[in-house]
Amino acid sequence: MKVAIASDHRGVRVKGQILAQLDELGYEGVDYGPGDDTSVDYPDYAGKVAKAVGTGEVDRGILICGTGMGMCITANKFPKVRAVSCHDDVTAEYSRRHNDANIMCLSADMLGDRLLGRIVDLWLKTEFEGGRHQRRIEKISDIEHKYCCSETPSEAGKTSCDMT
Ligand SMILES: O=C(CO)[C@H](O)[C@H](O)[C@H](O)COP(=O)(O)O
Repeated sequence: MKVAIASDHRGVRVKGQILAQLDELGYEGVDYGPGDDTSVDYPDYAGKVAKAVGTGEVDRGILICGTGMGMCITANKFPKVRAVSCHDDVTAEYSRRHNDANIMCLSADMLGDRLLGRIVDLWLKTEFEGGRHQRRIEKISDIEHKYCCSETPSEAGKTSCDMT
């Protein structure tokens, strides 16, 4: 599984830790930056990972900022992205089992290293249950198509979603 990862300045250390974990667990981590903890704007980095996930370039994404919230708000503007803010075992597990989340957003400021490691592992290995949850995912897609973004990057250029 190919996993894109990015952070803002507050999440750089945690990003490095998770990249090492991905390697250890046998996932292919792709680092979308930043390279150091100089202050940056989280939408710029959320956009890179959300685009990669939405276009299918990677299978999943992980985003880290101070709280995880700004990353999550931004990522969910992109077509085909189902980003969630995870802070414990339940949110990590059920965002996969019920929501088929393809991006996990984490708080660098509030979560300890051991908890982060555990919920990343859980989120990556938990499968989507399908069934009645598939119907609900399809309803999310319907809403996306009707009110938000076009499905392909070329069409998305005509909407408010920045796919560049
Ligand atoms: O965006 C956030 C909240 O969702 C993150 O916590 C950011 O990391 C934070 O806003 C950055 O703030 P800073 O004062 O510029 O470090």
